[in-house]
Amino acid sequence: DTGSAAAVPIDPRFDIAYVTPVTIGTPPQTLQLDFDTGSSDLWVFSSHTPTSQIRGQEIYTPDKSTTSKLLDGHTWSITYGDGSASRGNVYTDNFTVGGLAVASQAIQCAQQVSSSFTTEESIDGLLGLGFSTLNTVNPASQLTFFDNAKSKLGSPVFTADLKNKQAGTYDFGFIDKAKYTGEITYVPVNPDPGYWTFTSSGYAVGSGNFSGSPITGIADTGTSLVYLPTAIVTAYYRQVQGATNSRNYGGYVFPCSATLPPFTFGVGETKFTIPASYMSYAPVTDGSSTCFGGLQSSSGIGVNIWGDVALKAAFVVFNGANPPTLGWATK
Ligand SMILES: C[C@H](Cc1ccc(C(C)(C)C)cc1)[C@H](NN)c1nnnn1Cc1ccc2c(c1)OCO2
Repeated sequence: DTGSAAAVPIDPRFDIAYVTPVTIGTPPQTLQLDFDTGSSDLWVFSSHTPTSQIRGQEIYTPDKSTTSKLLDGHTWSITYGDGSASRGNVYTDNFTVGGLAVASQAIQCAQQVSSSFTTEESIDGLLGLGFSTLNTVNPASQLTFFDNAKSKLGSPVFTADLKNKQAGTYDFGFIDKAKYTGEITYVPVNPDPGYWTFTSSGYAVGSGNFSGSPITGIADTGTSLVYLPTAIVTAYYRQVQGATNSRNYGGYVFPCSATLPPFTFGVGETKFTIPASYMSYAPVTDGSSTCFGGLQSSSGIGVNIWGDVALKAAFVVFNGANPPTLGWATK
């Protein structure tokens, strides 16, 4: 079997996050989920979510599905690195992504979500594509959609083809040659503690020389920006007129009119250049002439993160074979 579904930016102006349609239950209920390779819980706004915490999101109502089953006594609770959080109970039900079906997928139903989820009206939940070891369901952790689907897939892979300010694609079970150019460079993945962790072979700022210092980090479709060591980030913003590290806005900002250099990162022998246009993330507040950078320091996070700003510049293969690897190709 295979599956293929669109990854649609939730805001046409800035690539804050991408949502992908999924169906849950019988008859199918369609929700738009944020596919997140940096976490491993599949949770949804639901009939168990207080209405005061719902603002326009679609919800999953297990009682309306003839195939839903309560996973009795199981609960979950997750806090994300940006401080967002949610918790609730668990059902199993039929689940499909782009024509790929999994029977009795664990569906974590929110009974509580933080305000950041309530205010993000276009996101009806998250679909974790990290390793199942990160799943928070107690007393028995549950498998991700990808782990459940793997045995049905021709090849145990999924690919991310995220795009700048337009819809991209998540494919499951196959690698679409039409989506990339040249060869795919595969690099080792460390699945411990559960992220798609790999080592980049170095970086360059603009047309500067390439620094071959290895950078270990995670490939994270659920994070908007790129978070790297402070030394790299300061080297980048030294090339941006008027850039400052703003405590007020929590990161590097610059005049939206500034000329930004592109940013190049290496994977094995292959080099990926993030165009300057991707490196300006968004105005700090609507209409402001101060812009927030797409590259920020990872010093407060504890892990380097190759988020959407970087992933948009490549075609990425998440290879769930044993051992797992990451494939990167230009496009
Ligand atoms: C933050 C997302 C998870 C999420 C996605 C979307 C949302 C909203 C819908 C409300 C927009 C909230 C949360 C990320 N996913 N792997 C994540 N989950 N756990 N760690 N990370 C990576 C990290 C960690 C720390 C950081 C960060 C990033 O940005 C700023 O500081």
